[in-house]
Amino acid sequence: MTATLLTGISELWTLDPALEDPQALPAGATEGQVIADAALVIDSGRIAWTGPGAQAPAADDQVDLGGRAVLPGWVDSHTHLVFAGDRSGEFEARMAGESYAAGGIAVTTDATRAASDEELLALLRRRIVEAARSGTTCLETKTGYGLTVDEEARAARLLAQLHAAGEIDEITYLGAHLVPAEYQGRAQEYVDLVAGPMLEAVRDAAGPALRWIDVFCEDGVFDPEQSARVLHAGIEAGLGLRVHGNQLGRTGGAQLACELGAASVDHLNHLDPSDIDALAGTASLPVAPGAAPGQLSVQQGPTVATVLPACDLSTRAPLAPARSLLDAGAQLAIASNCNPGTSYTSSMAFCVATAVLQMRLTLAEAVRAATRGGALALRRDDVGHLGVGARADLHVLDAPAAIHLAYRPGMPLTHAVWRRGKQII
Ligand SMILES: N=CN[C@@H](CCC(=O)O)C(=O)O
Ligand SMILES: [Zn+2]
Repeated sequence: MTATLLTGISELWTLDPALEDPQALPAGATEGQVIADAALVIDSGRIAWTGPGAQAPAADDQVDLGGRAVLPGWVDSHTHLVFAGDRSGEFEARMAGESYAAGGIAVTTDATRAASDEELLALLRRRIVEAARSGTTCLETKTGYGLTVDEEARAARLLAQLHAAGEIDEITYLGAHLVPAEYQGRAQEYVDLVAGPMLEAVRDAAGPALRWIDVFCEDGVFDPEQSARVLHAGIEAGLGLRVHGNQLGRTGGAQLACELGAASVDHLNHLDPSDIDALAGTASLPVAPGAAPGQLSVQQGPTVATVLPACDLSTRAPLAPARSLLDAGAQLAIASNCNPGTSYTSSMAFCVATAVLQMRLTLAEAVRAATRGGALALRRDDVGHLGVGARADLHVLDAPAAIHLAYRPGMPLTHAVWRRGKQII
């Protein structure tokens, strides 16, 4: 393998965990984690060296980035990319005053069931490229628009194919996204299916690439008891837990996630102080090595509070209290929640700008939440930072400083992207 030296970096956001006080509360970048006038060496797909440009070692190749800022690629820890069709009509009605209701999931489920494998794969690939074009280099995505044993297994199989090709990083089983029409009035039977034969079929289809199980814990969808049943089945299967919680009301998802040691609870539009305290109370739970290099154990660690700023805007929901969560000491992640119902964007740059402009995070806090925060929410330590040994996932901005992400919102600020050491944009 050849080593490549990148020079001309005006600001290098390494967010290097090795430079962090493990006792310190999670916050913005700390000293040493942003290097001015920097250089970086990539070797064998990994970061081999970072430091001041004046001290850069020799390498086989050299690329001058012309005074641009470099960040770790975004880690998008929450997307729903396996879908066909769109719901622009529902979105328009919402902008005219309708509220979001979970029932729209059934519309996408019908369209997804009707699409061929080839169509779904082509849609997935297009969405992955779209995400990469705005700097995303690590992606989680979910099943959840199949909602039968065969359709959930099909989604898992397609995702495993992309996982094997290195195009996505994490796969989540979300059979508990909605009780489908065929099971109306028989929710408990559907929960039994999700926790039993459907889970088995999805595990068989995805193989070891499947690490996560998720549930939409909300009034009218799955209540905390039903959600717990699904999540316990996931634990027995060796999967890590994720929860869609407290999106439409204060309906127990955040507390359940903390109680069961979920890696993340996402949405969080309706929290009271005791929910925030519960999340903060998990912040310093220790992590442990996982099954493969770069992975941490799915069973141990904080329950990350994942906020979804684009979704909050698109559903006109009260913004998740990211500022209060950080102030209380919770671990925070920002994700896109790209899906056709509530957040049809994969732009993490847009989410970061919104977190700064509307949720009152500092730029450093928002960048960290969209990189290291996402990695922790996926219980990984190989992405979300540019410390030596990390995956060489780089986001080069067409700007001299990362603050431009919020200062120039909506502008196409992604200049180049490296994923696993290869330039893809
Ligand atoms: N809230 C649940 N699931 C998705 C929305 C799915 C849809 O409406 O299609 C979300 O995370 O927002
Ligand atoms: Zn979601």
